[in-house]
Amino acid sequence: MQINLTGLGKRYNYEWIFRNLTYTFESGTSYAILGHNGSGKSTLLTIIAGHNLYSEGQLEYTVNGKKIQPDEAYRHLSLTAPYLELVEEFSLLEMLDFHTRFKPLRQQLSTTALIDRMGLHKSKHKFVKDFSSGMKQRLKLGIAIYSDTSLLLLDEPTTNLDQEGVAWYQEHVAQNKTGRLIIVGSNIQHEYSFCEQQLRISDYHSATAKPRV
Ligand SMILES: Nc1ncnc2c1ncn2[C@@H]1O[C@H](COP(=O)(O)OP(=O)(O)OP(=O)(O)O)[C@@H](O)[C@H]1O
Repeated sequence: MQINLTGLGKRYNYEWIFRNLTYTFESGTSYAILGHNGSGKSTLLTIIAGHNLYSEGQLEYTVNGKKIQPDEAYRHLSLTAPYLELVEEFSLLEMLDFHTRFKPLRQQLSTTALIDRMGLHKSKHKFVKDFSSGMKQRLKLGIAIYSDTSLLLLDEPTTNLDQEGVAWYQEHVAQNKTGRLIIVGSNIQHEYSFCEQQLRISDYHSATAKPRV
């Protein structure tokens, strides 16, 4: 998977969030999108995920050397973010059975094996609505990290996690990063310490962004 951004810009109403963003993301590398609150990290991640529209420029996805249509990109990616909801009416097992009908798990992992890896075996039949916020976050991360996707997008991945949960996140993302493209939106060091590359979104705020030639 390769993602090419060329002169990308996003505007909400009259406010430019970023402009003139030209950047290449490549498989086998992990990237951190850094910036203060409200700087545009989630906006960029949701644009890359195809959940949000950009206002100018180009965004291209290449898979195994072939360009793919933007509306095909969702097949190749998993995203976790605080604003994404789980299906609260499902039990944990039902939630995973539902998800894996659309996206299988990596390494042909079974749903039961994933539940064990998430450390949630005691809650197999518990409804998601009755999960604590930390359990919900672990579930969101488990689904994203263990989906068989080449692009993993993690927005504020350790929201609601305690110290043990943070260690769990670091261990499982490290075990599942080889060959993948990972992009983390964050301003917390322990969330992106494994990333080899950093992109500061504030470098592309319209007041500071260089005009295109
Ligand atoms: N749907 C929207 N309509 C209008 N403005 C929006 C919308 N979504 C985000 N914004 C604005 O875009 C800017 C960037 O927001 P974004 O959520 O991308 O920042 P962020 O860097 O992820 O912030 P945080 O660290 O607080 O999560 C903010 O000024 C925000 O108010």
